[in-house]
Amino acid sequence: MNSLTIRKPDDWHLHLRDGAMLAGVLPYSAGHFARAIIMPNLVPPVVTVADAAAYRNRIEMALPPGSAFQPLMTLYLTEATKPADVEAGFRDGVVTAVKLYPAGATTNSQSGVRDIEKVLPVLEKMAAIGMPLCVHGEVTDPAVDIFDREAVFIERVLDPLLRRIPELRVVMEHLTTRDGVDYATAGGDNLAATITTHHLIINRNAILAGGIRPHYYCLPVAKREEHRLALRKAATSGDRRFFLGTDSAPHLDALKECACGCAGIFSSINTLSCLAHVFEEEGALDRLEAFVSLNGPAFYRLPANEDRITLVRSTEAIHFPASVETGDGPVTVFDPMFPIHWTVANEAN
Ligand SMILES: NC(=O)N[C@@H](CC(=O)O)C(=O)O
Ligand SMILES: [Zn+2]
Ligand SMILES: [Zn+2]
Repeated sequence: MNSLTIRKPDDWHLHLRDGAMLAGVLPYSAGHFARAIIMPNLVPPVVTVADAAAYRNRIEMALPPGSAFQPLMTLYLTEATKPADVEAGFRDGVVTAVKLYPAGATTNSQSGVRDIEKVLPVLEKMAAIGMPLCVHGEVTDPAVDIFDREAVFIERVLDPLLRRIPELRVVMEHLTTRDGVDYATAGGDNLAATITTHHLIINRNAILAGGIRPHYYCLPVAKREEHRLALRKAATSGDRRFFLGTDSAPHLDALKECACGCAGIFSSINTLSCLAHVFEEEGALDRLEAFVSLNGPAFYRLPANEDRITLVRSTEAIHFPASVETGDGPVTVFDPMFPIHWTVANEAN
């Protein structure tokens, strides 16, 4: 197959940041995706509905002229979040979901949740109104090995939570393990999971074999090959519980290439090209549309996009820049370490 036309994709997990970085990276998402769930881990975080409305406005102002890209906003859950604010934001269509960061688990998560008991009233309200909770599923217990933090989170936090509030609608964000795939697969209709492009492509060797490669470091950290294979199987299965969340998370190169580099991989520019490669490799190009364009809207109870995009396979490898310039400095682009032959033909803004 040399060309594939599908409904326009959405990105169900995206970091756009703010200011010059926002202006620098937004056009890449707006060109390929109709909508995206916008992560709220700014400094300071997006905690109130008023913060989310103001941030949405800044994103809309930074869009290329004529772009129809729609940012779907999230609230950063803290122990001070008020159920009534969350409910009002959801009912008014300002916020689509709430994001749970265990405090200390990832970039800008210091204001996140330490004690899940303290946020139960918010989660109960969300269950009652059908509002999704997006979860960064890693424990922060320093005694737990970083490669085990997702599996332990499921056992210690997520499973007890879902037993307590069975109606809560949960998206397990950026799955990285077979354990996560198994848990999502065994769950009910209220449980779904996003998978990133890079976790379908790299395993942990990419970060550490032959030297430390900070541009492959993200959280949750990539795991062993068996986990990557489980993620590939889930993503290419067509199973409606799994959908794309790129977790494209730009950081300035200077902040990644240092003694204590930040976690995050910037992939919005070549994500669809990389995914077409992965799905082709798995003999599953006919299921790419389910993963990038259908399963996400179905879970979020939104219509699938009516616009279409066409992906084209060329014989020559396509050149992507090694990094993109932002007003704040360069940001390295995810390198899948294979030649890319697929591109989006009808790039829109
Ligand atoms: N994925 C990452 O490695 N980093 C994300 C945070 C997150 O999604 O956990 C970021 O904001 O940089
Ligand atoms: Zn995360
Ligand atoms: Zn993220």
